[in-house]
Amino acid sequence: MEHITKRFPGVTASADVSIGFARGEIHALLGENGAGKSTLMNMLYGLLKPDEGQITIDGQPVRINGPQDAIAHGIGMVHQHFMLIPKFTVLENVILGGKLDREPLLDTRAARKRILDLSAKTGLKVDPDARIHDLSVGDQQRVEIIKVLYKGVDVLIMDEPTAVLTPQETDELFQVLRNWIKEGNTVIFITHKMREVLEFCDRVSVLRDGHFIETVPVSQIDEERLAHMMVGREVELRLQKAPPKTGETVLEVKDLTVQAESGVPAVSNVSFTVRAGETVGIAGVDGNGQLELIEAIMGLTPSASGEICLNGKEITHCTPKEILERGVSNIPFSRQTEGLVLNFSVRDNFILKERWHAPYAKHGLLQNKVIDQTVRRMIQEYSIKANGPETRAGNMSGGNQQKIVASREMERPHDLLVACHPTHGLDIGAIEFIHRRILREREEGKAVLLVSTEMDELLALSDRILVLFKGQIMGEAPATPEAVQQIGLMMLGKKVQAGAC
Ligand SMILES: Nc1ncnc2c1ncn2[C@@H]1O[C@H](COP(=O)(O)OP(=O)(O)OP(=O)(O)O)[C@@H](O)[C@H]1O
Repeated sequence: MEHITKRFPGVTASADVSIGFARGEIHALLGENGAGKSTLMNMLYGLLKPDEGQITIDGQPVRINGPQDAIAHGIGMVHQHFMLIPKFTVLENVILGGKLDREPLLDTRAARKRILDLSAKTGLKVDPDARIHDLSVGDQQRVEIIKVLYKGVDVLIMDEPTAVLTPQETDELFQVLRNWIKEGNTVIFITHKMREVLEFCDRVSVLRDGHFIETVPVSQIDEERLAHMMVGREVELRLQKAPPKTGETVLEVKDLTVQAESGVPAVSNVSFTVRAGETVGIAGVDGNGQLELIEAIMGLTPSASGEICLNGKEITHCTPKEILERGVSNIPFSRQTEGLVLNFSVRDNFILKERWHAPYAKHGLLQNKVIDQTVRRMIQEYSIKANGPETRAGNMSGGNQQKIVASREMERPHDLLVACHPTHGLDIGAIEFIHRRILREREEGKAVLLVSTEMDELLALSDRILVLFKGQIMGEAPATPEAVQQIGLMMLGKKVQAGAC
């Protein structure tokens, strides 16, 4: 990609970027939220057109006017947010939009065979007949990759593919990718996770504010230097956690059971408490009841049985609105479907939950001045890359969308913060910031329930960690590095003796 420039109204997302990718490498693309990584890759995949610059493949200039052109040139992309149709089967999703072997006939037998062959060859296990909505996030990820490889590409762009994967799934994915590049293929890998860059990638390129900073071999770099290249300043990678000053119980969950659609309990007899001034972490492989547990706490599962109390008062059958008003803030699992209204502006998303309450409204009238002042302050305080309060949330980068949700939830009045994957998709500077804020919540006497698949995050922020497996709490461990192995065992469903951690 040579001298690539792309402007959006009010922002230059790519500013004269020149960057090259080689055969047989995993090339990491790193940069802060809004640095222009997705924009650059969307141009390579034909979803966006550069205003200036050219793309060459093996020295030949090419025109990429759309994804079909990109695929014809052997370039495929797996997006940050899944693009599968939930009601369709794996096979239907894989062949959707692709070329058929026996046009105009739909030869599903040949397609199934090709999928199974690809699956065997790459090690990406998929069941062609499974429906997407029945699959775990990790399985869906595999389908996304198979769908792209099915098109016969030799360059695979992956936009933060591991953001929703467990450490084991991530390791498996990289094994597959390292095998795949041995045949001269290329992986371009957008990530915020240093470990993945340093352990699995060959070279890394850094973008900052739309500008190309540098490409370096991974063997010549360490975490501190990478962080500095990305953010342009020193980043404190490990934060100090003050000893907890716990107070009264804020959240009490007693014998909570939630039935899944299949009739099998998704959450089974779960009991725990979170006190003021403490952070309780919930560890577990995604899909082990975390979503159902949080939905029940937030009032989204009226059929849940058991008891949930907030500040000593029962909220089990309260509506989500009542629960929010009683002082619960929630950073939900999905910023795009649960956290934001993408068609709304940053401003409207900020006041989404408090729209008709003070200080944003008085006598039924919106206080535009107060709203604008608050939103501008939040944009500045959280370094949200937006042109202003009127920017459409859907036009913002994934990390900046996450910052809107996180800042709104921490800013609104609350006693309990339920934070689910709070740093999902955030760059290291922003992770540092959100982590500081969550630690501050705890220091200010708020109760925090933190659901995360990131062990480092759980250790950095929690006082104690509960492990969920198949909807049950397998045990509790202190948030110390020594307990990690025990936590890992419990994540795999092994009960650990009380006190063993
Ligand atoms: N369709 C669009 N319209 C207007 N601005 C856009 C659009 N797409 C991206 N931008 C802006 O371009 C800049 C670069 O965004 P991009 O999504 O490429 O960043 P990124 O490095 O991928 O960030 P993240 O790590 O948060 O995903 C941001 O300021 C973003 O708000």
